[in-house]
Amino acid sequence: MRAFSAAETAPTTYPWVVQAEGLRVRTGRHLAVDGLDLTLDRGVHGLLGPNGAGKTTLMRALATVLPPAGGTLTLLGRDANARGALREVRRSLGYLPQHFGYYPRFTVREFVEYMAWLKEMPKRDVAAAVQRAIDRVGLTDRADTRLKTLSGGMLRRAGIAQAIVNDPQILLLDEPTVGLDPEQRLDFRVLLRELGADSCVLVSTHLVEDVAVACSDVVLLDRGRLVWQGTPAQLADQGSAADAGDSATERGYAALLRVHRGQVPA
Ligand SMILES: Nc1ncnc2c1ncn2[C@@H]1O[C@H](COP(=O)(O)OP(=O)(O)OP(=O)(O)O)[C@@H](O)[C@H]1O
Repeated sequence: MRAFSAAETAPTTYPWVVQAEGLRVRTGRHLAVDGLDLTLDRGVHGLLGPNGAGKTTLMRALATVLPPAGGTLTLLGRDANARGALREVRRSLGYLPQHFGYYPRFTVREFVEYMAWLKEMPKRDVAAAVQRAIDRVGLTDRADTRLKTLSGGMLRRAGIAQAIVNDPQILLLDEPTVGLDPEQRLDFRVLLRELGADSCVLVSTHLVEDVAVACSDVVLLDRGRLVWQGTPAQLADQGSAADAGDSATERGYAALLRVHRGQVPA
């Protein structure tokens, strides 16, 4: 059994793992997240929204890559804007960016190990944690293969491995299933459920069906704002036969956006 860190065994003293109030985040001059109120606890949260809704920008803010331009953002009970909190919060974060840079000459193991060092994992834990992360994403037989020779889907899995290597309390996955084959997507859903038992996992995707199957909670964004939050079953109840979509969940998604856009000027 792995050793638990002090942070993991300490009593939780904050009400939410992630809490945003009136959060505003800029990308360039554009206010891509504009007055967002959101609370997330442990579990798997699917982040849905049309192109340009602000999903990636929100992920980047939660990963402490982009500072808030206004409002408050509390991560693990700490103000994400406070200098002293950043280092501690980052040790408990895992992040797979939408477009992630990698080092083509590194092997999968070297890459995940390198990210474990950056996350300041205790030296004695690194080797075992790296192997476990690689095993969990199904890259065991590719552990010593150079990244530049991997397929797009395998590279994405290496990216997921580096995100989970430190058993993060907040795991942010921006379109993790892009490039995964159908079998890998099924395995990934199982992994997501496992991860969500202990951590707060936020997964951005355009695949509404993935959210319906793998997530305990759905967060719908549009134009930088929270449109709706609820369970996949509640999402499925939102639509009607008149809405676009091949499944009840897709029709629910379409209905919520239609209503929201009817209420808010473009
Ligand atoms: N570097 C930038 N400079 C200016 N505007 C930007 C920049 N990056 C993103 N935007 C704008 O911010 C808004 C939100 O973009 P973001 O990438 O967060 O959306 P998204 O929901 O992740 O979209 P997608 O589903 O297409 O990935 C969009 O209107 C986009 O055009």
